[in-house]
Amino acid sequence: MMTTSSALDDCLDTSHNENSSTTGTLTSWARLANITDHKSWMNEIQHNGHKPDDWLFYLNYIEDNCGVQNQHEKLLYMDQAYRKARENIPMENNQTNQALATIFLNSAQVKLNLGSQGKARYLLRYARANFKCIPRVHLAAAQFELDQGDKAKCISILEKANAICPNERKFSVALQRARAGLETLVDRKETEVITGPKPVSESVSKLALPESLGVVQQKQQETDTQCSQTDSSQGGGFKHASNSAFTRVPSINGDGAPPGPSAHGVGHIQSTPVQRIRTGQYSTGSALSIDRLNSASGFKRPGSCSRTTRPPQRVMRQKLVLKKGGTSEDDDEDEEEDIGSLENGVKPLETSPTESSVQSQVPAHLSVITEDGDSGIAVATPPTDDLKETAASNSKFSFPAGPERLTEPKRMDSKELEKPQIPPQQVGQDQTDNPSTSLSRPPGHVDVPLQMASSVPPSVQLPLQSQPPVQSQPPVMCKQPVVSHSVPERKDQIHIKGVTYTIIKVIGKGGSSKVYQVLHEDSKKIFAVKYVDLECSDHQIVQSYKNEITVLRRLQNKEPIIKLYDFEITPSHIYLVMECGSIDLASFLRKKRVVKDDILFYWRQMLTAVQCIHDEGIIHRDLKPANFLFVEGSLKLIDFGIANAIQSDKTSVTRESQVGTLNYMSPETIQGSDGSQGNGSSNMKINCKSDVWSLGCILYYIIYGKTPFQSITNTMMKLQAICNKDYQIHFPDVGDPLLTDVVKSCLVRDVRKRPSIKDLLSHPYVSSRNVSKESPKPVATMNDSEVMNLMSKLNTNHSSSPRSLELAMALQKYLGSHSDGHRQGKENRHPLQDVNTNGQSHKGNNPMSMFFSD
Ligand SMILES: Nc1ncnc2c1ncn2[C@@H]1O[C@H](COP(=O)(O)OP(=O)(O)OP(=O)(O)O)[C@@H](O)[C@H]1O
Repeated sequence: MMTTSSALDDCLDTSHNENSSTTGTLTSWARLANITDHKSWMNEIQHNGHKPDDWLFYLNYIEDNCGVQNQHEKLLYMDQAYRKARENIPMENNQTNQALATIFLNSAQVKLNLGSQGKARYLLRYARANFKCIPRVHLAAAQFELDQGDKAKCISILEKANAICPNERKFSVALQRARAGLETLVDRKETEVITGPKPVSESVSKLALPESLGVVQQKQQETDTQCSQTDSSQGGGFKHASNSAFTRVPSINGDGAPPGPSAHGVGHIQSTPVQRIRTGQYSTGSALSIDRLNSASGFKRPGSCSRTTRPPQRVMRQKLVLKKGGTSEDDDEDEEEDIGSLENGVKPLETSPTESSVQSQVPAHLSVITEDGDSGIAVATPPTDDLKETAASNSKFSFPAGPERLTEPKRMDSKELEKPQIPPQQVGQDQTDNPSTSLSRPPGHVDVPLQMASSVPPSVQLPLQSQPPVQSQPPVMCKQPVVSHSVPERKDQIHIKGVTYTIIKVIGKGGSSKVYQVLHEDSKKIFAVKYVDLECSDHQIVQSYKNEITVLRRLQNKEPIIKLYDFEITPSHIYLVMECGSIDLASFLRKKRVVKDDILFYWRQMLTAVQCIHDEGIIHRDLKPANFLFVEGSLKLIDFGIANAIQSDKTSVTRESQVGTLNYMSPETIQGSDGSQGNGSSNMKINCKSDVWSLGCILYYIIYGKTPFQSITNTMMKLQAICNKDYQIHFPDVGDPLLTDVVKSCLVRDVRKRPSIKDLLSHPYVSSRNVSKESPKPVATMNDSEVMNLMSKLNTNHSSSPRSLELAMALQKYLGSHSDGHRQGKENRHPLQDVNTNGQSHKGNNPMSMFFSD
């Protein structure tokens, strides 16, 4: 069997050879069809000027004849092939070309089958923007959104399409169907009428296609209305296509010869989205999706479910409340922006952000080189090529086997399906309801029964420590929550495993993540929810977040580690429900210069936290102030994205890439192994002492207000300075020799001479002094307007319900709990801290009063 990459190399990465014996000699597809040598075929396509029809013919041929048996590999293979096609076919003058539109739709289908909804969506947007007058493109995009559970977006797409082609009856029909809550935008019956293909390109139409090539006799179904913008100069234009109709995709020819173009090539081109996109033929999709594929747009979910076991039920994925960028205020506006920007420059898709440039979104600690305070820099890891990326994006669905494998989805029986649907607030997005998938529900959490109550037992709340190992399923569309479309979703809410959280505000941002402060309405407690958009993250990033979950779970019995209460992983996103801290050390230090007396408090807390993870054989590798968080006055460690576990029989880990934040990065991480001057090798051994260096940099920053190498702005010079033993770090006198000694010892370049955390804890600076009783505690960082905002949200959403009072009380309690013992003056106190338990404000203008006046 050919391997994906070599096959692609052989078949696709061919450069045109002017002297090729085939070039210029093969003038018809009849001859071309006899070419078994892909290189020659490529030459021919290139010679013909990368016509979409030629490409489509070729793509259909290789789909059937590439020899790749493994379905997943075949998808990867076809993904690459479609990408090549998209890259090579000029968009100019092809915007009414049906073959090219089909290539885009098929590309989206492949992406979807590979589990990349985001990329599928992007391709569809691109197609909509560029093939404005091809109705099936809009219908397919609308169907896609409907399948994703976003009826509003589906309708919006159809309305826009309708505005472009007002006479297109399909749009009005589809709109009616969408509004009526039907699953498919086109009547399924219509799809059963198979009509004859219409040749698209002249070269193709010249061919008389023998029936032996698999052409199915088809009949005209319905004449499409024509769009006024049809470019009739194009063979594959809408006008032309409107006369073509539904086709059936024939099976592979018995003799293995390429099918006739009308059958396999342009035969794909449908006049409506009611088509079967051939790539779906070997999809691992569920029966449901295949059913949908046949009956609707041709777009279906990537499936890992059994083909045969799922009833053809209406199973919709709940619309994500949070989108890339964190808000979903107006998805459609976002979309218009995308389309607009794409329209401005019609170009091959390789320039799209979700394709080759996806690596530009790698977070700072992975590859972005910046020189700004805590963000620091990291040494870039090489971008993955599209194939790897695709494989990677797929591999994110194969979450680690063993303890993290989720269970098989529960199935609904027909009775359950008939049950009335419940509002989305009561429906989780999780792929499973297995209680063991949850670490521990937030305190006070009561699981809301799902609609499939009889088949899915309610989650059982288990204490974290006694929790059985989390099992995972490939987080691909196995069990979808059922979402009522009659109840509008709240955009200020996040639903995680059936639990609703109200967003209070954004409290942090990482490379690909956003952290929200949320209110869990049932327990009335505040949590932090980290949201990671996987659709726009590359493999490495996805892995880092999964790594974070794995490491965090392992460390949950450690006090100085942030608590992880729950998490949810789907192909499109990750949610982590954590305890909420008030402020990270970086933000705190930016606001407040630490007085010398407090340094020991912070230092000891940091040492204790890091000792905890070292005891567990884990190296954090990205210690920096932003990764220490104040939680009720204590510093806790967060962000274990690049943390590494050391094998029990080893003392270090070997890394293939350099990661971390440069201002805090140890010399050995930068240069080579074990602190010796490196030879540029990309393999490096790092051990726990690497974290000690980073801690030294943090301590230095606390003492002197800058990191040791911060003043060197040139990246290369900084790298050299960190590694260069002759480069002297300055340690100005601060009047505390012990403190100076500690920080000096941490910043020794020779790893062997650098102390361990244990050594540092027994250093006289730490061991011989007491921390003052009243430890510094930063207050919660919610300002008046944020509180007002939350209050008004609660007020609006629960309109005079007694709940609003409860929630307000919870908020008050939360803020109160963060106010004790802090050292800030009264002038910095939050007004709510002055609210007494009766809800009466000591101040006149308390935002809580609106609730208490109830
Ligand atoms: N549990 C929490 N409570 C309060 N704030 C938090 C919490 N977790 C994270 N934050 C805030 O969000 C910021 C980003 O979080 P985090 O570092 O975990 O994200 P990340 O995507 O891993 O970031 P990076 O790209 O730097 O690795 C933190 O610096 C902190 O300010």
